[in-house]
Amino acid sequence: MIGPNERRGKIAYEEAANSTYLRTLEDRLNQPVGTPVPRNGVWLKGLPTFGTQQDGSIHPLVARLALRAGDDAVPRTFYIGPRHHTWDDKECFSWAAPVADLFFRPDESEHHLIDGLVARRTFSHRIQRIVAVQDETLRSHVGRPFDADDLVVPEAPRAPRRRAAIAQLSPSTSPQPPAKPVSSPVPGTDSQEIEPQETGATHDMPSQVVAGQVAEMTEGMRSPDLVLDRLHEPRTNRLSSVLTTLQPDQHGLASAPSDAPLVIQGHPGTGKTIVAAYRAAHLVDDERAGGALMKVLLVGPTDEYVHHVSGLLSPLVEPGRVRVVAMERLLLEAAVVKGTVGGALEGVPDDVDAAARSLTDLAVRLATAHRMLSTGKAAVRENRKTVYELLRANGLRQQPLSTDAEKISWMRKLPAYDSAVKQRRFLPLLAQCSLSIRQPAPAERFEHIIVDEAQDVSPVEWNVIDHYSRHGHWTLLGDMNQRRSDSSYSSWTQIADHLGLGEDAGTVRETVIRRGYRSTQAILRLADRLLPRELRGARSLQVDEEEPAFVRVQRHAPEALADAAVDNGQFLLSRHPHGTVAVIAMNPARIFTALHSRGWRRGTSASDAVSHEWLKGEERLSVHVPESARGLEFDAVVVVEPGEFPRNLGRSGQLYTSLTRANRELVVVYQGPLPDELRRAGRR
Ligand SMILES: Nc1ncnc2c1ncn2[C@@H]1O[C@H](COP(=O)(O)OP(=O)(O)OP(=O)(O)O)[C@@H](O)[C@H]1O
Repeated sequence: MIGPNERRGKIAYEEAANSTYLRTLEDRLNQPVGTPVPRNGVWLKGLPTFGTQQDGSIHPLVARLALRAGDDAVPRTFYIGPRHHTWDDKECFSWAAPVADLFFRPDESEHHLIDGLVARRTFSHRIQRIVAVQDETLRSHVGRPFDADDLVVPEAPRAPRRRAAIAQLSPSTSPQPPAKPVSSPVPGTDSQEIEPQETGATHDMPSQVVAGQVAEMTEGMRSPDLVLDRLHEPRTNRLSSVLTTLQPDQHGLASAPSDAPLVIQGHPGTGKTIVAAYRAAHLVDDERAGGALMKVLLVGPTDEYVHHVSGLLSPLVEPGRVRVVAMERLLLEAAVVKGTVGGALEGVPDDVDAAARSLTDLAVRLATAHRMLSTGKAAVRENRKTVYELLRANGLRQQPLSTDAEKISWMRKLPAYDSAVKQRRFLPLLAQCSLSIRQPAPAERFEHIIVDEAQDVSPVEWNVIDHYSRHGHWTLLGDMNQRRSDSSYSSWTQIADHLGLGEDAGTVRETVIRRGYRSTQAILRLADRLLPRELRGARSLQVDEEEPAFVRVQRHAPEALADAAVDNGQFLLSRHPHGTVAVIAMNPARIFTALHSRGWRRGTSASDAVSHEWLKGEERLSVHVPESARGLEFDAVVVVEPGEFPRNLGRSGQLYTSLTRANRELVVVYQGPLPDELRRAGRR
């Protein structure tokens, strides 16, 4: 056991090293490109990076490893961090360098130094500062491996115990009074009867079952207690780094070779976005085995998602190396359409969709042969219209694009250009028309493309993204159970076949990740009811659970439902004052009215997208439709009127996604009938 003084000494030493690392690295990165970087004392292979100006702050040091090399009596130590750097007599290697496997995946590492690994020290951070260290001795050794360097801190002010420090950072995890969702009295009206109110009730699971599940879930994990601490911290609207607690399987997926297709399926909250973001960062890291890629594209579902992952990427990646873009923005750019396009992406799967690319290519060839296309920038819109209308008309009378009845019928059903250009549903096809006219130049393409929430990408959209691929190297991540509409493929095999992944059709196997990080087991158990029996079984690390609450609004006035939703949102905010709370509803307009009438105002968004945040004094509440909540997470969520959420192919993908956005607490507010699958839970 080490005393508080000794612990503070270790932290002080490591924080001093960290602050010098950050300062000297930043100085180095700010030097003009090409300035030689001196290296000294190199005893492990690592390549210096010639950086440019960093976008945002640099990631702090992640860990320190102690190695006994040869006959050395005293272990030598080095750091793992965002980039290679040497300062004073110290050296840090990139988290993506092969030697970092000693920290992230010691059990699988084939690194020649693995046998000398004596101990590892993992850091916890508060923004860029190291605030705690956790030491693990991996091999017995004379003396303590890091001791020689630890500072002695003589002064002993009252030392907060580690748990207490975490509770301070995370008020929502400190003991709370028993909670009840609020009964939502509507000002000036009768108060409503609410039933039942069960937040605070814990599921009666035998302790051996819980212990068994925890053991199963934590098998093969590194520092599971640190991970749980992190999961209990309040969420923000950006993902924060989990590099210190990145798990062996996650690191393995992030660092898999670039040229083999990777398809990852996982229940909600199993860390797919974490893997997607770290994979992007890993692929462009100059120290990775096999060399860095110059440019990687990460496609996500929404602008909010782009913001969400940027918190994780910007401290690790040089500007310009990873482009994160929302699907719709990519389509708008490709189509050369300004602003946004309204409407939902409804529609039914159509076998012809995947053939849209070859049909538009044919239309462009026809238009070119007949000199129907103009040159110059100003002609972009006209040319797109010409190609689209040729498609709609199945080419020219004497030269049809196709004689296939299915394709002809598909083309005939297309609306006139002026109508199509206003509908989100036809945006992918317009993008395809523009791309058939002008292919992206090699410099506009990416060496590897990662698509997150891939279950929601339609066949025409896959074709559009494919235009940006340089080598046909892909990583696809998603959850087929969260499909939001019928317009996308319903299996990974179909997507892999479409993109031509693997040597033969059906040869690409998906990797299934099963360890749930977000959403307590109680929330997952509720959401599981929406899945067919054979697909159930989502498991969470968070078993310290409270059952989701069901609040039935008995007054029939539509505003009563909205009032109850806002009241419960505010109630959850009071329980998570430093965290995030969202209301997710199919019809948010009535929620907006309720918020307005209580003095909330809409926030402004950094991008030109609509802001989903509402503000009142210091308080913030997000209001989403299921579509915009995709890929996001909050400490607590109110789901409004589940019976209104659409079903697709007999599934409740949008409701399933919405219920699983909550990390810690979920309240379901309803007035109309509940979907059959939730009825029993609502009666509890
Ligand atoms: N190794 C880890 N250490 C700490 N937290 C982690 C780790 N891996 C994932 N998490 C946390 O788990 C949460 C869920 O992760 P993520 O968003 O990547 O899941 P997902 O599978 O993409 O979810 P969904 O499909 O529901 O959008 C995030 O808060 C993330 O920070």
